[in-house]
Amino acid sequence: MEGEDRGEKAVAAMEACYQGFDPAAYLQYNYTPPRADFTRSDSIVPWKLKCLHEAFSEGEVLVDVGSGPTLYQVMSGCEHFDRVVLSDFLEVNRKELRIWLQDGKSSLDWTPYLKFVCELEGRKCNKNERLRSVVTDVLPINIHQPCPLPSGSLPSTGADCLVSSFCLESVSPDLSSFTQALGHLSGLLRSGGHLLLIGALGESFYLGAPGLRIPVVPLDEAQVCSSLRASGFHLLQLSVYHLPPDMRVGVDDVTGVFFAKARKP
Ligand SMILES: C[S@@+](CC[C@H](N)C(=O)[O-])C[C@H]1O[C@@H](n2cnc3c(N)ncnc32)[C@H](O)[C@@H]1O
Ligand SMILES: O=[N+]([O-])c1ccc2c(c1)CN[C@@H](CO)C2
Repeated sequence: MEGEDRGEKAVAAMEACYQGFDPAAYLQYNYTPPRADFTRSDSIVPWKLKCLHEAFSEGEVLVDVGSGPTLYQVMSGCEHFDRVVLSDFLEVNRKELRIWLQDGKSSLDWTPYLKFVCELEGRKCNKNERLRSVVTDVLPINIHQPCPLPSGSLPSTGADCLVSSFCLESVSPDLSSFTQALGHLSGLLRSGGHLLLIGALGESFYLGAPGLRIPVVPLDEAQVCSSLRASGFHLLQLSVYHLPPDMRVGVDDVTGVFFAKARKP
C-alpha cells in the first residue's frame, strides 16, 4: 500500500474511533475532581487555566481548534479578542457548546471555572456574558485537511491567535500526521500570530466514552518542540505539568501535560 494511501486509511480509522465519543462522559472523566479541583494548587485544570491566563495577548480573532465539549480554553482569551471561534469535528460536541452559549445548559457546571478565571484576573466579572458576546461561531473542523475550517470562516489574513488543547495528538495516527496537522493549523494563523497549544505527554490512549479507547500519539517534550519547529513555529515558552499519582484516574495513561506558546514568523 502506498505511503499516502496508508496515511489516509489511518486517518479514516481514527475518525471512525470518534463516532462513539460521549461529551458528558468525557467531561466527567477529565473536568471534575481530582483533575479539576480548585481547592488544590497541584490540580491539572487550575494549572492549565493559569498558563492560559498568562499567555493571551490582544487581537481581533481567536480560534479554538478541537474545542470538544469544553469552554475553559477561551475563558481568559475572550477578554482579549473581539471575536472567538469555537470548532470541533463532531456535531455532538458543537451541539454541547451551542446549548451552553444559547441556554446556559451543559453536562458540566462551568461556574467554578468562570469564578477561578475571574479571580486570576483580580476582578468580579460576568464572564458568561462576555463569552456569549464574543463567540460568533461554532464551526466544523478537520485538522487533517490542508484547509481545516470551512472556506470564508476567517479573515483572509488568518486568525490572530489559535488555542488548541488535547486535540492534535488525540486525533493523529502517528507523529508525522501530528506534525502535518500543526502545519495545517499554521495556515489558519496570520504571520506574527500566536499558537497556544496544550497537550498530553506520554499518552497512548484515552477513554472517549465508557469502553471507547481512543489511540493517542505518545509525545515527549523534544518531539513537541521539533514538530513545532518543523511546522514553522518559533517556540516562545514550554511549561510541563507532571501528573501526581492521584491524578491518574484510569481514563487514560497520560503522564504529563505540556503548555506551549509559539509564534508564526
Ligand atoms: C481529547 S478531545 C479535546 C477536547 C478539548 N479541547 C479539551 O481540552 O478537553 C479531542 C477533540 O478533537 C476532536 N477531533 C477529532 N477528530 C478531529 C479532527 N480530525 N480535527 C479536529 N478535531 C478533531 C474530537 O471531536 C474531540 O472533541
Ligand atoms: O488532566 N486533564 O485536565 C486532562 C484533560 C483532558 C485530557 C487529559 C487530561 C488527558 N487525555 C486527553 C485526551 O488525549 C484529554
